[in-house]
Amino acid sequence: MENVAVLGAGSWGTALAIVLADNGHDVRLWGRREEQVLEINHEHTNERYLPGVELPATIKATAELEECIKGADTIVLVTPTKAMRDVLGQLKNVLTSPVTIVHASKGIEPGTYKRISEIIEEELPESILEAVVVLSGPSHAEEVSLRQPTTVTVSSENNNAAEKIQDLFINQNFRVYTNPDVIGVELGGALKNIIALGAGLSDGLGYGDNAKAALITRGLAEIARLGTHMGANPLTFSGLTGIGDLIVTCTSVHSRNWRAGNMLGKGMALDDVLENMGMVVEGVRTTQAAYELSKREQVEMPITQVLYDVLFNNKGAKQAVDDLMQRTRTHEVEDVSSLKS
Ligand SMILES: NC(=O)C1=CN([C@@H]2O[C@H](COP(=O)(O)OP(=O)(O)OC[C@H]3O[C@@H](n4cnc5c(N)ncnc54)[C@H](OP(=O)(O)O)[C@@H]3O)[C@@H](O)[C@H]2O)C=CC1
Ligand SMILES: O=C(CO)COP(=O)(O)O
Repeated sequence: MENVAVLGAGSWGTALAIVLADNGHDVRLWGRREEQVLEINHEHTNERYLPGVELPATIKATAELEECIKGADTIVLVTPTKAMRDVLGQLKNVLTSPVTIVHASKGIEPGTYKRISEIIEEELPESILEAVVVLSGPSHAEEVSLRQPTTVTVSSENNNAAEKIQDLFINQNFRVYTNPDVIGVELGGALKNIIALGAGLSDGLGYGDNAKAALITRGLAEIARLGTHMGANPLTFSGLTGIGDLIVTCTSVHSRNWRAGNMLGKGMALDDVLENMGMVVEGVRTTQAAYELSKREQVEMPITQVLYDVLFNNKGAKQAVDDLMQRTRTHEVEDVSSLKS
């Protein structure tokens, strides 16, 4: 049994706390609102984020970060990407001994274009950072909290740490693989949210399965194009954290990104959509970051580009799809025109 601190008592942090508690670990969950902490400790529920789910009574919530991480061997970071630097700054002030940090969030930081593991390494001194491990894959909190079969991948530059975290989380409902390609695992998880916004938007416009299959397939092509350019292993994009997560996020009613895109497609304004969601929609900021990064790196990302225009330049949803359909004709497979037959 290990002492594990989970920072972020939203849907995903709470679902991961359930997996860890089911595995017999001593789990402390950090939430920033006292009434939520009391609800988790006394009612064993987190109704705002996982309605109807009964939490194991062994999960102890606290609003005190220092109390949460005291004696923890592993800290699991599950706050939205936007909050990462703030949370890491607070963590740095209370950490006294080296720990392994697992992060399960999915995003890229606008402006710096950093992946979350890079932000962690920037914010925490080497002396207290034993290892950084990424946990990602097709895994909606709503299903994990009901113990429905789920597969994820953990990735780290430190293979022993990845295997330790695989052991920590794996159980009969939650199967954990390892993959050493940190760049590919993080970029696949972050960039699929852009395409899920697009899939929701297409569904919201009333388009069918053909359009969605096209978005998933061509979406994967542009994720892999940017990802390999940034140093990822192309094979990672055909795995759980690539196509796997892309499928689940583009097709599930649980997806916040798909739901947000769906509302946009039906004509709702972005601000109203985000207010309506009440949960993080990572794809919005990630679209901004990926759009800017793709321009800097001169990597073609047509779906990201039109989504950026819909989100930030008032382009209409239907016009966005029309623009994609009317692009200059091209080959499906990269560099196919230069292949000799
Ligand atoms: N939900 C899912 O199924 C999955 C989510 N993820 C990823 O996990 C991450 C978290 O998502 P999810 O749990 O869904 O998000 P939610 O919107 O459900 O919850 C966000 C949580 O973060 C807390 N939070 C927000 N800002 C801060 C801050 N500045 N300091 C401390 N805590 C803060 C919120 O607290 P409060 O309630 O007080 O606002 C809340 O507990 C995202 O990157 C997402 O992409 C990955 C896989 C699956
Ligand atoms: O990453 C996820 C599932 O793997 C969750 O996606 P959403 O944030 O769109 O709900």
